[in-house]
Amino acid sequence: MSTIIKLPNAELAWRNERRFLRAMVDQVPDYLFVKDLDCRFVIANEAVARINGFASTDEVIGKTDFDLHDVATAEKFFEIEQRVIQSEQSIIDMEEVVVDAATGREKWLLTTKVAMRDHKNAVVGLVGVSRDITARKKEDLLRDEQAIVVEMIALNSPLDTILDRLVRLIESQLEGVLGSILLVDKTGKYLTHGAAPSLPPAYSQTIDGIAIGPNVGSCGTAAFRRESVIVADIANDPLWTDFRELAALHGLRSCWSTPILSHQGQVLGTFAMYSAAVRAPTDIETSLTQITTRTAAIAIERKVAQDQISYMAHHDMLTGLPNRSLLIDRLTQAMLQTERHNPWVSVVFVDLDNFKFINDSLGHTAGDALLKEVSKRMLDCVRSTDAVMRLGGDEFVILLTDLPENTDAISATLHKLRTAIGEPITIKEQAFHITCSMGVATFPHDGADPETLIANADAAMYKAKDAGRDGFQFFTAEINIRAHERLALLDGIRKGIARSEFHLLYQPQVDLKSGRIFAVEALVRWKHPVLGLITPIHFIPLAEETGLIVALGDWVLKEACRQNKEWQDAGLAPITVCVNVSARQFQDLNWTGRVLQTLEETGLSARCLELELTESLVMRDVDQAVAIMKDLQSVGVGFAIDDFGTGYSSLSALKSLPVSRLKIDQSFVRNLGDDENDRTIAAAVISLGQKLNMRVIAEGVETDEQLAFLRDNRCDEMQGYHFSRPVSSEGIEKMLQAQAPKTPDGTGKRRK
Ligand SMILES: Nc1nc2c(ncn2[C@@H]2O[C@H](COP(=O)(O)O[C@H]3[C@@H](O)[C@H](n4cnc5c(=O)[nH]c(N)nc54)O[C@@H]3COP(=O)(O)O)[C@@H](O)[C@H]2O)c(=O)[nH]1
Repeated sequence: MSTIIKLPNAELAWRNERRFLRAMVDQVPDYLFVKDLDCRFVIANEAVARINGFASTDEVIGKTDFDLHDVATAEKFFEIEQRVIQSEQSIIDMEEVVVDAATGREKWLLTTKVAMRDHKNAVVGLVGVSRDITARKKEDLLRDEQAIVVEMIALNSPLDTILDRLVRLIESQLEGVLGSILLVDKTGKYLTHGAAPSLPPAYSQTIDGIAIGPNVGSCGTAAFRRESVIVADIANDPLWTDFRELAALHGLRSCWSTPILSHQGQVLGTFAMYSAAVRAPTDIETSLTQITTRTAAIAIERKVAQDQISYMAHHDMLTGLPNRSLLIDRLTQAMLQTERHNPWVSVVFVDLDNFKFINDSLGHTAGDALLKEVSKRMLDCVRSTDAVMRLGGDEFVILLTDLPENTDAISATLHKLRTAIGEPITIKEQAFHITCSMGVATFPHDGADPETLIANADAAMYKAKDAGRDGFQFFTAEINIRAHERLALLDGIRKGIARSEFHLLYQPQVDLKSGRIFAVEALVRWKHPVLGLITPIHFIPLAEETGLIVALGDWVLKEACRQNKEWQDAGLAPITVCVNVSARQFQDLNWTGRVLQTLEETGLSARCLELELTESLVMRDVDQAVAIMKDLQSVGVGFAIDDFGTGYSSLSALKSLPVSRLKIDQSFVRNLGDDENDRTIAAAVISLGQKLNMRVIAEGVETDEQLAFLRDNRCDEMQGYHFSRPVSSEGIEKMLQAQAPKTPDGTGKRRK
C-alpha cells in the first residue's frame, strides 16, 4: 500500500507553478535559455534542445557552445555573452546565424541576451531568448536580390550573368532544389543552355541543344506544350524515357519545368527545378517559379530587343549585309591584324552600272529583288574570312583579308565577282544583265585609316566607270589627283551657289507651223572664278549625286521665273519658261511648296512655267509622280517629259500622266538623216504623243534635213542649234522683240 505524502499547500503551489513555467517555456517556439557565468547552459527549453539535435532538454544542461558549435561560432557567442555578463549591458534584438544540427541548414535568429541576477542582486549568468527569423530573412533576401536582378536587366548586364544570379537566388530560397534555365534557339526548335549554376556541368552539357517536342523530358515537353510539366518521379515517367539514365547518373529524381513566355505568349525558354527526392513542388516552390519565369522573360525579351536594335544599327535591312558602321569596325580590326601578320587588306568598292535604269523603270520592288540577288552572288564569291557590306543604294564594299602581297589574288576574286554578277537575273519573268564597276584600295599603300581607304576605293571605282564600266580599277596616284579634283569641284559648287557664280542661258522653243518662239528652256551655266565657264554636264551629275542639286535647282527655278516675269513686265508677249527638274529635287518633300512659293514671290503666272521631268524619273514611281504633278497642274503649272524614248515608259502609265508635251530625245533626232531606226522611233513618238493629246517637241535639231523630216511627220515644235543656241536673257529679249508685231516706237514691246 502506497504512502500518500501530503505536501503543504505552499509547496504544492510552488511545484504547480514550476510545472506550468516549464510547460510555458517548452511550448514557446522561441529559444529560451539561461547560462551561468561560464556560459554553460543551466536552463534550456525544448526548442534549444531541438535546434542542437537533442531529444530532451536535459542533454543540453551543463554544455557550452563549444560542445554544440564549431569553434569560430562558439567563440563568437562566448565573447558576446561574457561582455553582457561583465558589462551588465543587455544585447537586444541581435541578428545571428546558427546551424540547425537536426537539418544542417542555417537559421537566422533574432536574439536578446540580458545579464541575470540572484536575490542578492549579484550577476550569476545570463538569460537569452532567440526567435527564428529565417523566413523573414529569406523574404528580405528575395526582395533585395530581385531588385539587384531588375537593376542588372536595366543596366544591360549580360543575359547569362542575369539568369545565373536569378537561378542562384531561387536556390537560396529553397532546400535541396537545383534550378536551370534553357533558352529557345534562333530556329525555335531547340533549347540551349541559359543558366544552371548548381546542376552537374556534365548533365547541363548533355541537355544543351535538346529538341522541343512532345516527349523530351520536362523542359522539351514544357516548351512544346507551352505549359508547366511536373514530373515527380523521373524514373517512372514516360516523358523521361530518353533521359532517365542520365538523370539517375546525376542523382536527379524529380523535375518541374515551366515555359518562360514573352508578353505576346511566345516561348522564350524554360525554367526547371530539380530535386533528388521523388516529389511534386510545394506551394512556395510553385510561387517562386512564377517569379522566376516572369523575371527571366523580361531579361530575355530585353536582350532579344537589344540584339535586334544592335543588328539594325549595324546591318542593311534589305540584304542583311553589314552596313557602313560595321564595315569601319571590321576594317579597323583587319588593319590591326595586318600590322601583326603583315599581309594586305583590300577594300573593293562595287557600284552596279545599270541598276538605276532597272530600279527606275521596273520599280523599287524589282530593284530590291535585284540587290538581294547581287548580294547573294557576292557572298558566294568571297571566302568566309572576307566580308561583303552594303553602303546603301547600289553601292557595296567588299573587304578582302589575308591576301598575299601581290594583286593577282585580288584580280582573280574581282574577275569571279564580275562574272557572277554578270549572269542573267530574272525579275518579273524578265532576264536582266547587270554589270558592275569596282575600285580597289589596299592597306597599307593606299590609305592608313578606314575612311581614306574607302574614299580611295570609291575614287578608283569612278575611274572604272569612266573607263567604260563593267570592270575594275586599282587605286593609283593619278586617281588620287582626280578624287581631289572631284572634292574641289564639290566644294566649288557649294561656294559657287553662295557667291552667285551661276547664271542662266535660255534656248528658244519654236512652233513648227508659225515659226514663232512660244517658250524657252532655262539652262544653267557656271562662271568659275579660276576655271572660267563650265557647262552643266561637268557639274550637274556631281550636284545630283551629292544632293547639292536641290539648292542649285531652287536657285535656277527662282531665277527663271523672275526673268520670265521681267520680260513680261517689259511688255514682251508672254512665253513659257521651261525648267529642268532632277530626281533629287522632285523627291524632296517640300519641293511642291517651294515651287508655289517661288511663283508667288516672283509674281509669274503658273501658266508661264513648265517643268521638264525625265522619263526615267517619272517612271520610278508613277503614282507618286502623278500625285505631285497633279498638285502643281491644278494651279496651272505645265509638265513636259524630257529625253523621251531613252527610258522605259509603260504606255498605260504615260496615258495617266498630266503632261502637255513630249520631248523627243536628241539622240534620235541626231541621226534622223541616215538612221532608219531613229526615223521610225521619232515618227512613232510624234504619233503616240499626239494620240495622247500631247504636243511633241524635237530637241537637238541642227540641220535642214532633220527639220524637214519633223515637218513631214507633223511634229509640233522644235528646239536646237538650227534655230538658236542657248543665249543670254538679252538675246531672248531681242528675239522676242523681233517676232512681235511692230509697235509705234519700233521696239515690239507692248505698252504695260
Ligand atoms: N537639273 C538641271 N539640269 C540642267 C540644268 N541646266 C542644264 N541641265 C542639264 O544639263 C545637261 C546639259 O545641258 P546643256 O549643256 O545646257 O545642253 C543643253 C543644250 O545646250 C543642248 N542642246 C540644245 N540644242 C542642241 C543641239 O541642237 N545640238 C546639241 N548638240 N545640243 C543641243 O541640249 C541640252 C538640253 O537638253 P535637255 O535638257 O534634255 O533639253 C542637259 O541634260 C540639261 O537638261 C538645270 O538647271 N537643272
